[in-house]
Amino acid sequence: MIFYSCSEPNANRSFFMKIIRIDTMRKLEQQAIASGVPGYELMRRAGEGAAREIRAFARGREFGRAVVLAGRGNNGGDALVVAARLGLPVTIYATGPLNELRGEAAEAARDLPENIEVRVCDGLTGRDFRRDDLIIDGLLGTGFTGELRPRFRNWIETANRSGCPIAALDLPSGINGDTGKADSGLAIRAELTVTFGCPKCGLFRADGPAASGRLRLVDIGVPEPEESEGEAFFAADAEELLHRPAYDTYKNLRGRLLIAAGSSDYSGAAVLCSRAALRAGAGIVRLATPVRPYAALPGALIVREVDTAAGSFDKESIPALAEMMQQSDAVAAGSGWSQCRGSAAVLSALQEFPGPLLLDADALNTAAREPQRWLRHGKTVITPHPGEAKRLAEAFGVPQFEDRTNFALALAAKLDAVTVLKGPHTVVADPSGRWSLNTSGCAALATAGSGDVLAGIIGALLAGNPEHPFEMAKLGVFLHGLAGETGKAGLIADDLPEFAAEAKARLTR
Ligand SMILES: NC(=O)C1=CN([C@@H]2O[C@H](COP(=O)(O)OP(=O)(O)OC[C@H]3O[C@@H](n4cnc5c(N)ncnc54)[C@H](O)[C@@H]3O)[C@@H](O)[C@H]2O)[C@@H](O)CC1
Ligand SMILES: [K+]
Repeated sequence: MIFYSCSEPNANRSFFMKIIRIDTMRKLEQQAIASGVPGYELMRRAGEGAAREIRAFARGREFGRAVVLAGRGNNGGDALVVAARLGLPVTIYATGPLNELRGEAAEAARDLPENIEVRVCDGLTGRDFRRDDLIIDGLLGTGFTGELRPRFRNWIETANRSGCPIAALDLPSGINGDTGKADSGLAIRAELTVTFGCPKCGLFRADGPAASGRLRLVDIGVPEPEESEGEAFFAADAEELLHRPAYDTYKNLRGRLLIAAGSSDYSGAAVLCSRAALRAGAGIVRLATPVRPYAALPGALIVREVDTAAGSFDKESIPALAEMMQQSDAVAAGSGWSQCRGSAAVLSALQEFPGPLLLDADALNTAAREPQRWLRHGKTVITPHPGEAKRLAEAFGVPQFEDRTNFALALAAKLDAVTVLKGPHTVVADPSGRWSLNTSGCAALATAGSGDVLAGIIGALLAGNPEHPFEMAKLGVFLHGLAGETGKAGLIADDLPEFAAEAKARLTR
C-alpha cells in the first residue's frame, strides 16, 4: 500500500544482505576480478564507501584528527584509501613501511596524498592518541588467522584504552571473521564497523557483536553469493521498502492503528507508543487506555479512556476495544499494561482482530500465564525481550536454544507469529523459517520505554502495510535502531520517535 510497492516481497531481492563465510567472500572477490574489475578498484570502492560512512558517523561530533591504524595486508590498503578521503586532519600509524606493501595495498600507498603524515611504529602508547581523535582500525581483516602477534596486542590494547571512538574496517581487528571469536582474548572494540561486499558471519557471532558496534555495509560490486549463512538487514533494505506516500493519499489509506496501552502504574508507556506510531507515519492513531496519562499527549492522537475495575485492562475494557478494532487496520497492545486477572480475557478479545496484531510486554506475559488461550494463526508480531521470551518458551513448551536465531525461530513456529527477539542485532524470525538480523542500534537503546517506542513504530508500519508483517517488523526494528544511533548523550525513550522519523525520512525515496 504505502511503503511497499511490490505486491509480494521477493525473498532474493537483496543478495548483499546475505551473511557469508570468509572463503565465500574471497571467492566473490576473485569472481569480480575475473570478470574484469581490477582488485584495486574493489579496494577503492571499499575505502571510498567506508570514508562516506565514517564521515556520517563523525557528523556533529568534534573530532580534531583521525588516527588511521594500517596493517600490511589489504585491510591496511583500505585504510590508506579511507585516510585520503575523510576530510579530517589524518595521522597514519603503520605497522611497516608503506613501500614494502604488496598488491592492491601498494597501489593505495602510491595514491596516498603526500601531505598525510605517516609514522611507522613498533608499539603504541597512550601518548600517541589525543582526546579528540577518531581511530580508524585497518590492522586486520579477513586475512587474520591464529593468535595475535605481540605487537598487535599492544596496538589493540592501546587503541581500546585510549577512550577514543573506533571505526573498524571490514572486521574489528582480532575477531575471527567466521566464528566471531576473539581467539586471543582481545579485539578492537569499535563503535562502528563498515564491512565490504557482504556481511561476514563473525560480525554476528560470539564476541563479534560487542566488538563491532553498529554495522554499515558498502556494496563494492561483487557478484551475488550462492552460499549464505543467513540474512542481515541494512539501509539498502530499508530504502527498498520505504516510498513516499502518493500525493493524493489520505489519512485512512496511510493506516489506522489502534494502540491498547497503559495502566494506572505505567501511563507513560501509552504516550511513548502512540507518539512513536504517529511519527512513524500512521494516518490515524487511536489510543485506548485505562487512565489518561499525566504526560502531554500529542494533539494528533485520538484518546479513549476505557472502563476498568482496577486501573489496568480487564473485562470491562473489552466493549470499547471491540468497537475501536472495527475502525483499525492494525492493533498494537501490551505496552505498560501491568497485569491483572482480567487481562487474559482482553488478550483473547484482541486475538479476534482479523488484521495484524502486535503484542508486546505484559500482553506477552499474559499469554505466557494462560497459553491455552492462544488463538492466533498468522498476522501476529510479538516483540519479547529475553525475559519475556523465556516466559513464553516455558509456557508454550518451546526449546530455549542458546542460539538466539534458533530460539526466535522456535517461538515463531510455535506461536505462528513473527518474533522480534530484542537484543544486540535483534533477531526477526518468521514462522516460515526465514530470519534476519538487525544491524542498526547501539547501547543507548537499552533504556526504559525503548520497547514501547518500538511497538509503536512497528504498529504504524503494520497499519500501513498489513500484508507483510515480517518485512514491516524488520523495517521497524531497523528504524528504531537508527533512532538510537542519532541520539546525543543522555538520550531517553521520549527522544526516539522524532529521531526515528528523521531516520525514515533520510531513507525514503
Ligand atoms: N581482496 C580484495 O579484493 C578486497 C579486500 N579488501 C580488504 O582486504 C582484507 C583482506 O586482506 P588480506 O587478505 O590482505 O588480509 P588482512 O589485511 O586482513 O590481513 C593480512 C595481514 O595480517 C597479518 N596477520 C595475519 N594473521 C595475523 C596475526 N595472527 N597476528 C598479526 N598479524 C596477522 C598478515 O601478516 C598480513 O599482513 C579484507 O578484510 C578487506 O578489508 C577490500 O579492499 C575489498 C577488496
Ligand atoms: K579491521
